[in-house]
Amino acid sequence: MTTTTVNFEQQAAEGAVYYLFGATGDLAKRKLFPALFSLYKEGKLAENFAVVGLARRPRTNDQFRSDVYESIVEFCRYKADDTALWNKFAEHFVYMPLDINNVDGFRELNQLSSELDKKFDIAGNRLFYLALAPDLFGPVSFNLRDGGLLGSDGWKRLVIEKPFGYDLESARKLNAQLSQVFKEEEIYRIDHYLGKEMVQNIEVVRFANAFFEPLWNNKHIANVQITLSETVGVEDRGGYYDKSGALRDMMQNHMLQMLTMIAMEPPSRLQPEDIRDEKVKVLRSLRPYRSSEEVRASVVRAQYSEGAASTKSLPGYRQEDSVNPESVTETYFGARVYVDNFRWAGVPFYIRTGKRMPVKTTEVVIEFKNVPENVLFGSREDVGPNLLVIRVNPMEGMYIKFNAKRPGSDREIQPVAMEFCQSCQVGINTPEAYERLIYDAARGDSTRFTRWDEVAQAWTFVDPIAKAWKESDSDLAFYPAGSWGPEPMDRIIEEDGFHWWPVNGQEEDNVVWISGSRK
Ligand SMILES: NC(=O)C1=CN([C@@H]2O[C@H](COP(=O)(O)OP(=O)(O)OC[C@H]3O[C@@H](n4cnc5c(N)ncnc54)[C@H](OP(=O)(O)O)[C@@H]3O)[C@@H](O)[C@H]2O)C=CC1
Ligand SMILES: O=C1O[C@H](COP(=O)(O)O)[C@@H](O)[C@H](O)[C@H]1O
Repeated sequence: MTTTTVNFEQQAAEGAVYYLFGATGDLAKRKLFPALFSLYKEGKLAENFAVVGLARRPRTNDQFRSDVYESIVEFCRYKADDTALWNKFAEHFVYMPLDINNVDGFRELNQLSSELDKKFDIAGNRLFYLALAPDLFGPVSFNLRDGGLLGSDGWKRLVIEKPFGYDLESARKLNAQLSQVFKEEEIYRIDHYLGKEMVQNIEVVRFANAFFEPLWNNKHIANVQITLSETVGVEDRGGYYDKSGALRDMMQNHMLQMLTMIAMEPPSRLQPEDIRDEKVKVLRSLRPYRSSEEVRASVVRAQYSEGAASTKSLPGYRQEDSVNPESVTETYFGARVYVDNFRWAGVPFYIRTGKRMPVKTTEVVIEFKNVPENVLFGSREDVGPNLLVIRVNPMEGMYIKFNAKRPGSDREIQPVAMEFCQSCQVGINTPEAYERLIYDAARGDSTRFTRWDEVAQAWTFVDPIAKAWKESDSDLAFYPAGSWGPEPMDRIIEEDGFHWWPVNGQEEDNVVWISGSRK
């Protein structure tokens, strides 16, 4: 594998043509246009770039620019005095109707690209962003090659959205198709959780703090809890989601990627390949579920039924648009996972993700073991474990929970939480994950993208779960929309003598918070 050394000091990305396949879609509207505008505003795109919007729908350049404008006004930090900037930005945008299956259209696109290179003084650098259904990734790659788009002088990069396959076999096929056209180091597989500020912060918290680094192992950590709860249902993505479910939509990628960031060994250098080497070792160390019984003992799947949030009643999953009324697709996934290596042997990682839960939050809780042989306080019930809680989304920050003496009491103990609230200081979602990832791809920094062996290894872990589920759906549980998910997952964690720590907005009453910037 080629090793790329990245110059992290570089500010503006090198000039390039950005090809946005799927330019009329939801992701482009909600994430990609706003991210590009923010990058431009921050001076990270320089002036020599062009964006070509591509999809089948007919659109003039002006119509397309007006779509982009609406999107950034709705989803970006757009201010009235951004107007002059917008006008300059918009000049870089063009639209070309193109059906992915039409190779002649790609030849025309190549012609347009040469014109854009000349107009904006671009040295042939090309970034192809595929915001498309995954079955189109292969055909686009072939047509990019056959249409002549890979023949220019500069670099070529392919950025692809998830999901990368449906299982290991289909992922392998897809990878084989892409590999016929692009080298591994030219392929940027997006997992937008890796673009989130607090996920990136995990390595800093771990490796830059004498507080934590020596404690980060099975001698001191009792368990790790990762929660990714969403209040939304499947919205208008029922067609996709019903075939995917929480296992493939969230667990195979975002959840496992977060787990690798928590569990990986320190890389020898902070360079893309070194970090990814360590992450893949964690994935290889995951203890596989070897039978359906093992899956059932440690994995829970569930689907939301009718329920309510505040006073609003909510439909069950089977009543959602484009969902099979007898669907057995899981909208909740929970599991107890072990990383069988020297650092983590015996430490359970509890993972849960679900749609239509009471709050939108992503949090990682590291629960430490109690002080060993604590003869003075060990037997007292009011001594709780220390926690490090990393808030990933939508609130960003972290806190530590520890024990202190209640002021004025004899030796009464109270839990205290000391918090660093990043979003209180710099605003929520700053910078947005997609902004960071597009910028990284444009600079050639692949650290926050998933390498093929990571994807393959993640499927290797996930496939036996899907296989066990296929045998029978008798273990599918149900939870009312707006609730915290099914009871069996609580049972698994209680079996080990632990419980879920409250997440976002649901802290225990008796905790004293120390935070200048909170509430
Ligand atoms: N939306 C989201 O929040 C997220 C999406 N993703 C991933 O991003 C990708 C895109 O998702 P999303 O934007 O939601 O999907 P949409 O269905 O909203 O958009 C799909 C886009 O593909 C275009 N398209 C479809 N068929 C063709 C074709 N034959 N030729 C050319 N263009 C075509 C459509 O345009 P037209 O009909 O005009 O051709 C449209 O612009 C998917 O892989 C998804 O899994 C990942 C994470 C989150
Ligand atoms: O990739 C996906 O992620 C979103 C959740 O992302 P977040 O950044 O809002 O936490 C999820 O809703 C979607 O189903 C999934 O495809």
